Amino acid sequence: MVQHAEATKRKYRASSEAPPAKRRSAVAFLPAKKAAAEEAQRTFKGKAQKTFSPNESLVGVSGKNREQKPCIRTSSLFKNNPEIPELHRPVVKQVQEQVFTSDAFHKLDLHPHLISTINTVLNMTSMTSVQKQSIPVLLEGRDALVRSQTGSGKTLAYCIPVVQSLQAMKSKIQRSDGPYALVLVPTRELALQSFNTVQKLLKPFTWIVPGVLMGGERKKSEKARLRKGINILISTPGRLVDHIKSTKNIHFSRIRWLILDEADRILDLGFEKDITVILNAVNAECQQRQNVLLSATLTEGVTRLADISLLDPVQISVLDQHHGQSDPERGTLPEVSPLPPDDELDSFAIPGSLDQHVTLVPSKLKLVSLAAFILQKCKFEKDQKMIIFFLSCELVEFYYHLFLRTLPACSGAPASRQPPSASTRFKFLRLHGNMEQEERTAVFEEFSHSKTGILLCTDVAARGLDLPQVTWIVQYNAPSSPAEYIHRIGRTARIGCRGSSLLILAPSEAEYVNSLASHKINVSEIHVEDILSVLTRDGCLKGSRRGTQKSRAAGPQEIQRRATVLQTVFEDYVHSSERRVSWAKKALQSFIRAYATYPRELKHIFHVRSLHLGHVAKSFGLRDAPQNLGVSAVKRRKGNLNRPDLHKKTRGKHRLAEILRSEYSSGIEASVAKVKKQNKHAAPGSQPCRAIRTGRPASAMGKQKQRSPCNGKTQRD
Ligand SMILES: Nc1ncnc2c1ncn2[C@@H]1O[C@H](COP(=O)(O)OP(=O)(O)OP(=O)(O)O)[C@@H](O)[C@H]1O
Repeated sequence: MVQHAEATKRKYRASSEAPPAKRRSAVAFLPAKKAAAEEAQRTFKGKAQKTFSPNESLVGVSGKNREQKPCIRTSSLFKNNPEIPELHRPVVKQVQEQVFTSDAFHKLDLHPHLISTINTVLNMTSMTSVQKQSIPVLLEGRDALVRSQTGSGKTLAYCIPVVQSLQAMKSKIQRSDGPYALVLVPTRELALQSFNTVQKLLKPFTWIVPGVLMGGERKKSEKARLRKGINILISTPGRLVDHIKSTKNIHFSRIRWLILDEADRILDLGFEKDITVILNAVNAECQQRQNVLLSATLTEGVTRLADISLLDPVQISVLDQHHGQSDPERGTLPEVSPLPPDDELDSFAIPGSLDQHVTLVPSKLKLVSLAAFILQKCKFEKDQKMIIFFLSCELVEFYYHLFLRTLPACSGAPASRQPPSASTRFKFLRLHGNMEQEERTAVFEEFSHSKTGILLCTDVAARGLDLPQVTWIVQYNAPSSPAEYIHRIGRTARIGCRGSSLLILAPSEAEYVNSLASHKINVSEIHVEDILSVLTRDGCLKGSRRGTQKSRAAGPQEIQRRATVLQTVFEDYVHSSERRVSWAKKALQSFIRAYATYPRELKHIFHVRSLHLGHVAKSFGLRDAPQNLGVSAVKRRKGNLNRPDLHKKTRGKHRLAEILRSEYSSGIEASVAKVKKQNKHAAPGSQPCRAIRTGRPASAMGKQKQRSPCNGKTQRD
C-alpha cells in the first residue's frame, strides 16, 4: 500500500503574490552556529540584494576577465523561498527483471555464421532474458508482444530471428526483391541505431541488404536506394508514409516481418494514422507475415495496439518470480497468454542496478543547483557521463550555451582558452528536434563513443537510444508521464551496468514522488544543501571576500555565499547584452508554455499558477521577472486552462504537432492539417486495425484513446 507523502498536505503553494513562511527553507534548514548565523545575517538577510564587485563574482572564474564593470546586484537566493516539504517518501517494491541468463547463443538453432558474428562482431556470448524468451518464439513463426525493461537487449531479440529467417530462405533473397522485413521506430536516432545492429548481424549474409529511411535526409537519395532495393527496411513512420505516397519503387509484396519497436512512443507521438497507412499498404500486398511489438512499458495504448495488430500473439514479459511471470531459467517456451491485467500495466520494471534520487529545489536555486551538480560530477569525480533532460528545445539551447560559456571557465581558464583537461571534463553537447539531422547524428555518435560528457536534451533522446556508459540521468524538468520517466532513466544502468538518476522538483511539485510511487517507482531524497555543498570545494568560486580560514569553512554561510557567486556568474553573462537578456526571456517563456501543457492528470502538481515568475526568472539568470511575459504568457495560459474547450483549439496544438513531427517524424512535412485530420479519423468508433490483419482496409485505430501530441504529450518545443 502506498503511503501518501506529507508533501501532499503542504499548506503553501508558491505564488507571486504571497511568498510563504518557511518551514524548511534552504537557509533555515542549514544548521548554523551562532557566529556563522551572524555572518549569514550580514550576507543574506540584511538586505534582499547583495552587491558584488566584478572581481568578487568572477575571481577564479575568468582570471583574465578582471576589467572594471559596474557593480552587480544579485538578489538573495536564500530569502523568501517556499518551504521545502518533508518528503516522507513512500517505499514501494519495485518490479525487477533479471537481465542476463547463463544460456549462450550457440544453444539456439541459428546459422553458425550468425552465432560467430554475435560472438566476434558484437562480442556477446550469453543471452539476456528477453532474448532467451523471444528468439525461439519468433523463430517458430509466432506473433509476439515483447515487454522488458530499458536496456535489456530488445533490439537483438527481434534482429536475430529476422536475420536467421531471411538468410535461411530457400530461394535466395535478391536485393531487387525489395523489403522482406519492415522495422518501424519512433525516432531517427533509433532508426540509425537499429540499422547499425542489423548491418553488423548481416556481415556473413552479404546478399541481404539493410536500409534506413528517416526524416532530415535527402528524399531523393532515399528514393534511389529504394529503387536499388532494400531487404530489411528500418524507418520512422512519418518518413515511410511519405515514401508510400510519393515513391513508386516501394513494394511490400514480400514482407515477412513487421516490427514495431518502442511501440508506446510511436503511439504517444500520435503516429496512429501513419501506422494505419503503413499497415494498409503492407496488407494490400501481403497477408502472411509475422508481427512483433516491443516496448519497455506496457501502457494501455500498447496493449490496444497489440490487440489490433498482432495475431494470436505470445506475450513475453520478463518480470521476476516475485511477480509470478515467466521464469528465464525455464527451458520451455512461454505460453500464449492474454494481455496483462490492468494493475500490471501501471507498474514498470526498472533495472536493479539503477539508483534513483529526487531533490526538492526552490526555483531560485534551481540553476545553481544544477550547475553545482554538474561541477560535482564532472570536476570532482572521474569518468562521468551525464544526460540532462529539459522540457523544450529552447531550454536545451539556452542552458547549453549558458553552461558552455560559464562552467568551463570555473576550471580557472577563460571559456575560449580552456585547457584540454577542462574541455574534456566539461564536454557539453545538445540534442533536440530543432537541430539539423546531420548535427543530430554527429552529436549522437560523439556522445555514444565518448567516455565522458554532458548531453542536454529533450525527450527526443529519451526512448530507445543506446548510449553506453552513461552514469547519471538528470531530469531538470519532470517528465509528463511515468512511462516517460522510465524511458529517461533507462538511458543509464543498461544491460546490467550501474547508473544513477536525479529528478529535480520544485517544492510545489513534491507530490510527484507519490505519483511515481503509485507506479512502483522508488526514489530516495538528496537534500539541495548537499548538492550545493560541493561549491565550497571549488576554489574558483571563493570570491575575493576577505575572511578567516574559519569563516571560510564549509559552513552553510559559505555554501550560500558561493552559490550566490555562481549565480552572479550566470546573471553577469545573461545581462552582458540586451540580446542575451531577450534570449533568456524567450527561454523562460518557452518554459512557461511547456509547463502549462502537462497532462490533465498531473495538473494538480504542475500548474503555472504554482510558478513564482520572479523566482523562476532567476533560474534563467534574469535578475527580475520580465513584466510583459508575466501578463501575456501566464495569464493567457491560465485562461486557457480554465477553459478546456478553448485549450483544445489553441494554436499551441498546431504548433505542438509541428514540433513533435519535426522531432520524431519524417522531417519532410510538419503538416498541421495532417494531425487535424488524423484526430478526426481516429475518433472513437472508427474501424479498428484488426481489420488490417484480416485483409480489410484499415482506417485509423478505432478504440485508440486519443493520445495526439496535444492531449497525450505536452508542448515540448
Ligand atoms: N546478450 C547480450 N550481451 C551483452 N550485451 C548485449 C546483449 N544484448 C544486447 N546487448 C547490449 O545491450 C545494450 C542495450 O540493448 P538494446 O538497446 O537492444 O536495449 P533495449 O531493451 O532495446 O532498450 P530500450 O528499451 O531502452 O530501447 C546494447 O548496447 C546492446 O549492444
